[in-house]
Amino acid sequence: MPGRDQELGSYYVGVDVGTGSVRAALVDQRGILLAFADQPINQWEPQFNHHEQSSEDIWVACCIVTKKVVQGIDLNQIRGLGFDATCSLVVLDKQFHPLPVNHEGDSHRNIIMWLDHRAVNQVHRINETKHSVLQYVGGVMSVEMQAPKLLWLKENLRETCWDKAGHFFDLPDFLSWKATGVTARSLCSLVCKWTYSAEKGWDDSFWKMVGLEDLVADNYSKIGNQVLPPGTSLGNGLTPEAAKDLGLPAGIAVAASLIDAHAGGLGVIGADVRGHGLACEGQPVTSRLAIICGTSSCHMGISKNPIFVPGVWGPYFSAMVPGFWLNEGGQSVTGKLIDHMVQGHAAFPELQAKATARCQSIYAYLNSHLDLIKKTQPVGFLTVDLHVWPDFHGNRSPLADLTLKGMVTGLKLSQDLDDLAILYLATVQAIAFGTRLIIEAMESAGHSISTLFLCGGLGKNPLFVQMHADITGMPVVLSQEVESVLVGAAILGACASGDFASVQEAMARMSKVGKVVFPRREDKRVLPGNFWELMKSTGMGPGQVSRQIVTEKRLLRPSVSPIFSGVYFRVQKWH
Ligand SMILES: Nc1ncnc2c1ncn2[C@@H]1O[C@H](COP(=O)(O)OP(=O)(O)O)[C@@H](O)[C@H]1O
Ligand SMILES: O=C(CO)[C@H](O)[C@H](O)COP(=O)(O)O
Repeated sequence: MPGRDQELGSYYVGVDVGTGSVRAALVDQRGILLAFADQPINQWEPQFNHHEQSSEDIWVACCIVTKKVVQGIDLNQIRGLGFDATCSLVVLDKQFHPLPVNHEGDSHRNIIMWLDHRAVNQVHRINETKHSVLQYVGGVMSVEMQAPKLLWLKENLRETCWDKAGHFFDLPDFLSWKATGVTARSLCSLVCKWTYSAEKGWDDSFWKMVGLEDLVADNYSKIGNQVLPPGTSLGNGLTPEAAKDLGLPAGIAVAASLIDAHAGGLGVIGADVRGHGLACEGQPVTSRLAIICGTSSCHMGISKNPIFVPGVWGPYFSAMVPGFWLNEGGQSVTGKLIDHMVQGHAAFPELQAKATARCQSIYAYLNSHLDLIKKTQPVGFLTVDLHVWPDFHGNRSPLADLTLKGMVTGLKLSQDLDDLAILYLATVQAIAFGTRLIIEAMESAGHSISTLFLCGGLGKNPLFVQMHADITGMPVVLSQEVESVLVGAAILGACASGDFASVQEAMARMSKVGKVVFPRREDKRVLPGNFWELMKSTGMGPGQVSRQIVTEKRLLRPSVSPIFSGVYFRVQKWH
C-alpha cells in the first residue's frame, strides 16, 4: 500500500541521456508524466567510426532539463532522482577532470560513445582469447563494449590519456557519481558492458589475458569495486553542489543507475495487461519482450534461469529486473539508419519542403504519402521488388558480425518522392525483419515470447510499430506514457526514496498499457516477396547467409546519391 507521503503527491525526477539529446521528466507515483523537457547534446565524429561526446556538455544539459521540469512545484514533494544513459565510456583523471579520447588532445571530448567502432583490432584480439567471460556476451564481445575501447586507449593514447586516467565510468554511473560523489557502479552497467559477474565479481584472468592487467591494480579502483543493484540509494543522496546545478533539493535520494535500454525495459515490461486480449495475460513476465527503439534498437528478454543465445548479449543476472536473467538482442542503427536513408536521398529536399508546408514531421508525411501511392493494395506490397539489408553499422545480433555492411537491391533510374517513400518503407521493414531474426534466435535457445512491449522515439512512428507487428506476427504494446524510458528512470528514483519496497512493485504501479497494435494477417501474403523471406525460402538460416558481391561487368555503379550503391548479390550456402 502506498505510504502517507504518496497521498500528498510524491514526485520523482527521471533523467534519460540518449544519443541525440538529454530528457527529463517529473513523474508521480502512478507513473504519470507531469512535466517533460529535452535538450540536444553535441556529438563529434572526428573520423569514420569515431563517435565522441563531452561529459561536461551532458551534465549542463541535465541541469537545464531538470530545472525546467520542476518549475512551479513544491520541491519538498520530490522524493527521488534516477538516471539512465547510453553505455558510453567516460574518461576522467585522478582529480575527476576530463581527459581526451582523441588524437587531437581535446579533453572536452572525453567520451567514447556506445556506437563508436574504433576498437575493431582490439575486440578481434579479445575474442581470439575465447575467455570464459565471453559466453556471457553471446559468445562474441561487441566492439561497442568497454574492454576493447579501454585497450584502444592504452595502445593509442598512452601518454595523453591512459597514464593520466584515474576513473573510467559508464555514462549512467558518471551521472550518479556527479549527483552524489559516490563512485559506486551499477550492477547493470558493469555486468552488461564490463564483464563483471553478479556472483563472482571481476575475473582477474580476463583483464590480464587481454592486456589490461593494470586495471586489476588497487582492487579495480579505476573501473569500480563497489557495485550496487539499480535503484539502490547512493550515499547521502544529492550533494549540495549537484542540487544547486540541477535545481533540486539537496539530500533527496539518488538511485544507482541503469543503461538506457534497461530503463526502457523497466518502464514498459511490468504493465498490467488485463482486458487487452493479449496472449501474455496470465503468462509469466518472461513471455514479454521489451524493444527500446531509438537511434538503435535493443531487444530485452528475461528468464528465471540463464539462457545462452549465440550472438545475443547475456545472459546477465539482475541487470534489468532484479532476480531475473536478461538477454539483450540489438540492432546498432535503426532510427539512425532510417534518418540516414531518408536524409541522403535525392528527393529529401522536396520531402522537407512538402512536410514543412503541411506542418508535419517528415515521417508523418512519408507515412501519408505511402497511403496515397499504395492505392488498393496493402502498403507492404509496395516493396515487393525493393529490399534493404540493414547492417550499415555491422550486425549486433544475432549474427554478431561488425564487418557486415548494408545493401539495397531493386533500385531504378528514378529518384523521386515515390522512390524515397518506398525506400523508407523497405528500410522500416528490414529493421522489423531484423527483430524477427533476433526473436527466432532467442526462441531457438529457449525463450518463449508472445508479446512485444515497444518504446523509444521510433514508437512514435505508427508505420514502424505496425510493421513490427505484421512481420513478427506478435501484438505490440505501447505504453500510456510515450516517454517510457523516463518512467524507467523515475522508477529508480522511486525505489531509492523507499516509497516502494522493490523495483517489481514500482514497475507494476508505474507502467501502464496505452495502445495495442495487432498484426494485420491479411498483409502477410505480400511479405514472402520480401528479400528476407527470399533468403529464408532458400533454406538459409541467418548465420548461413553470405553475400557475394558480383565483380563481373554487371556490377552497378553507385547511383547518383552516394549512399546508394546498386549491387548485385548472390545468396549462396556457406561452404
Ligand atoms: N515523432 C517521431 N516520428 C518518427 N520518428 C521519430 C519521432 N521522434 C523521434 N523519432 C526517431 O527516433 C529516433 C530517436 O529516438 P530517441 O529515443 O530520441 O533516440 P535516443 O534515445 O537514441 O537519443 C530518431 O531516429 C528519430 O528520427
Ligand atoms: O548498447 C546500448 C544499450 O545496451 C546503447 O546504450 C543503446 O544501443 C543506445 O541507445 P539509443 O539507441 O537509445 O541511443
